[in-house]
Amino acid sequence: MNCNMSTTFVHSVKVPRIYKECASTVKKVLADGASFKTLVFKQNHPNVQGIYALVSETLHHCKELQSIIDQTEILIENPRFDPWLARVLITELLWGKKVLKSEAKPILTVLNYKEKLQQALVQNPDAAVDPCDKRKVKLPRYVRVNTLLTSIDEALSAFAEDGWRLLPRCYSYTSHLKTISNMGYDNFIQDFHIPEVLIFPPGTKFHDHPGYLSGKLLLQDKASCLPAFLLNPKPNSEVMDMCSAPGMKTTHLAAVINNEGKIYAIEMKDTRYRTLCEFVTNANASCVETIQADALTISPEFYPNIEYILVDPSCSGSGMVDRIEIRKEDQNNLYNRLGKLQSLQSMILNHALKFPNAKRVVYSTCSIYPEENECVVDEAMTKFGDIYNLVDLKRKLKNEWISFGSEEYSYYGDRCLYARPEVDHCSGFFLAVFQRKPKSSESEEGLNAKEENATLEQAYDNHTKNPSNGYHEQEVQNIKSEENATVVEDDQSKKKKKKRKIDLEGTEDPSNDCQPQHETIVISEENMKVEEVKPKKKKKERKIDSEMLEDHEHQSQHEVTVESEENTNVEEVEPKKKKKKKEKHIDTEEIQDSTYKHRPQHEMIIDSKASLDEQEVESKKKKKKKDKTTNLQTIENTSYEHETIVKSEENLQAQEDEPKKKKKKKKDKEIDSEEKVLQRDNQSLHEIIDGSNEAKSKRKKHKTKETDQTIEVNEPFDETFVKEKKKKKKDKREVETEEQ
Ligand SMILES: C[S@@+](CC[C@H](N)C(=O)[O-])C[C@H]1O[C@@H](n2cnc3c(N)ncnc32)[C@H](O)[C@@H]1O
Repeated sequence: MNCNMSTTFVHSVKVPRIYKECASTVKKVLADGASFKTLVFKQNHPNVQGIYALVSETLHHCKELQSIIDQTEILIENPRFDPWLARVLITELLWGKKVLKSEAKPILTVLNYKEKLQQALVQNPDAAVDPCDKRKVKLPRYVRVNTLLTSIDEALSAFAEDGWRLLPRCYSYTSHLKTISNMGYDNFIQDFHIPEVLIFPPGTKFHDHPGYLSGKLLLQDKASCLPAFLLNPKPNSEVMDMCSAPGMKTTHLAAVINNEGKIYAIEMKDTRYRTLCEFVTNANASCVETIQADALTISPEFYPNIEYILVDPSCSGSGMVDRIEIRKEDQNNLYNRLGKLQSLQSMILNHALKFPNAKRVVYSTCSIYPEENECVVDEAMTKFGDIYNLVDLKRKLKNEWISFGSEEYSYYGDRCLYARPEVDHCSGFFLAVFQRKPKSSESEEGLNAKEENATLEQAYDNHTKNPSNGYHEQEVQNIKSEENATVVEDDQSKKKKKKRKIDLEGTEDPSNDCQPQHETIVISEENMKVEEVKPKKKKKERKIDSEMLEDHEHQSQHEVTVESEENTNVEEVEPKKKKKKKEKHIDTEEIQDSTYKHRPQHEMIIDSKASLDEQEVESKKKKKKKDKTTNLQTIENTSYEHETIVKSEENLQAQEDEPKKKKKKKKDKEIDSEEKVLQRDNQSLHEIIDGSNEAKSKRKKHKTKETDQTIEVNEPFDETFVKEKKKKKKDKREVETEEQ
């Protein structure tokens, strides 16, 4: 039966203008070969972004559309139906908003074919997911509102004015994720955790947007906004960003402290340093002082007032979407490269943890490899676990996060956060927060540290507050769990929260998953459009910059960026710079030695170590030794640059340990190394470094095997011992959790 025979059409109803414009653009692009971008931006339509999104979706599904149209015979049975409009409407129904709201004839025609179209889509071979494409997750477009140049409310209103529809905020992270995966082409939403981050449909272009050109809007992936959000420095404090170019996170930190205080932004590389300076200026981050230097040469004692430090070093970039598939020929090198990167990452993180007044240190990478993440954190905690706690981010985020690190690679793995593209709809990312421990006595410093714990807790509460939307369910939960909180909060803020709770109970409908439509949409008359500010630089130059600045090493949508990240990493470990680097590392050794000697806290830690259970210390040291062995193996295969690093590590160790223990350790290390080399000879390197699940599980097995063997070699392996060890580990974790 002809599907459209059963319906009486109302001929007077017009097709919405947006669909007509999209159809005309699609026709010009596909039939006449016109430039899609030029056409869209020439259009004098208030929702040019909406048109852009729907047209790109239609073009993207061009091949599937043709076979669906052929299969359903929609155009044969409706010969007067404009084929271009049909394509646009089918796209909207199958991949876009998934609804068509109008009584216009073409729309009713498509709706009549809905079932057939959906069936054809399922059967369509072109629509099947290419397994090789699974990592090419289509991420939404993230925009950070630069609150140093505009306000969140202003930005929301400006987008509403442009025809964007702000979706209501969700009550849980999971419903937020569901919402963003189903966003229509003209929808946007505020991020669940970070209110200054706005989320738009994938592919939304902002490069010509006046807000972007004026620096009010920055194209920064959510993952890359997590470090500043979780470091959460206080206004009027001193902050150091140790690896800062191009400055995405530096400028975000400046926005968090509202330009009140001081941020030292360190960058080693010349060209990247220049980009950093330019970016900081354009973003109006006036509290930032840029320093071109190797972070390892910055003496902690010269910066006694630094309280917050961000360590976001060069990494493999394996978390970046489109970049995760490693070319076969690169895989052999990856393992070596990871080893080198891990050494550098560890050195920078360990250096940061030596700053005498650092209260909170965030370590982050855009890598998904535990070698660059949990392993680095584990090593740092082995050295600095007496001064710092590793913040349990699951608890900090009140369970409103999904992926965490693995205990397989680190004693502290599950306290670290992972962002995973396929889960969190943002770039792959890793983050750990080190928080200086409160002193056992109620000294002033101890109180400060407690206050800091409270601040982080409070920060989360503040951030989950939507300035325009009121508070969502999460906050109500926070308030409810307030009595159980282990942190110190002043009475005043508690009272404030309670008042909010009363307000909320009176106004919200908890049965709704999402809140009612945002008010700022309604107040669009206020005409708070983002100012059309002339770009400071020529557009062409801007575009080149944008490739680099678009969250650079973390945002992967541009091939150029991807390449530059790889080059960066390669460059950093290139043998031709060995000589220079060797000198640098010798310097570093000196710095490390001296800072160790001169830091009073460290002496206190050594004292306090005495109170640790002897077995605990023993097992901790064995673990440390195991990790060091892994490092050593990697380094052995590479340049002498890394031999220097190892030497420097060993020097440090020598200062910390008694010579007797050192001797024993060295011997054990040798045995371990031999064991591992033998194992690795039998296992393909490809398997160890492959990001695939299969390889991961192999790697896991491999690790477990190593652990078992280590026990066999170094300790009498009996069950009681293992049980006791596990119990101790559990007890220690409980004590640490309480401390936090
Ligand atoms: C991952 S990128 C940082 C991205 C930056 N945080 C942002 O959000 O825009 C790492 C940067 O650290 C720099 N870097 C690497 N090692 C360094 C060191 N030892 N001292 C200073 N900068 C370093 C690299 O040149 C690179 O620009």
